[in-house]
Amino acid sequence: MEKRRTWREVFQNAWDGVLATASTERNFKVHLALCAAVLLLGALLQVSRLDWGLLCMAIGLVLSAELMNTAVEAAVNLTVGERIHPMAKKAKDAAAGAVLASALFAAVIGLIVFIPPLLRLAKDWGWL
Ligand SMILES: Nc1ncnc2c1ncn2[C@@H]1O[C@H](COP(=O)(O)OP(=O)(O)OP(=O)(O)O)[C@@H](O)[C@H]1O
Repeated sequence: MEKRRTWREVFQNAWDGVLATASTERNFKVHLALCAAVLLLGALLQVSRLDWGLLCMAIGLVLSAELMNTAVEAAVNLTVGERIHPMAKKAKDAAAGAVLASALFAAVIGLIVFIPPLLRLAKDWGWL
């Protein structure tokens, strides 16, 4: 019978997945950089606890979608190899669509959270 993994091994495998994706997937690196910028801006503008919650949800959603997209790509490539197949296209396009949907959601959250304090700042500095 297969040996049950320890919690440590479970987390280690999951972390390996994050690291492998971060080192190979350009889109994931871009999203990580954007997430860091969002966290920095949130700290600089001292957004509310509720806004932090929204930002964390958006970040979690985008990074999760990127990781799932990478998993789907790897699984499809493993299955079809070099062959072109309409179901491979469907799976990869749907996974890419999930990333797009999450990124659009995150962009809307970013606008809702950051526009009011940025407008206030612009008024305070006499730019508006
Ligand atoms: N085996 C295949 N059969 C049919 N269409 C495919 C196949 N592999 C990829 N495609 C099409 O090409 C697109 C790009 O696939 P690819 O594997 O290059 O991912 P990618 O866009 O490079 O992903 P990422 O940039 O996130 O690594 C897919 O969304 C799909 O439309």
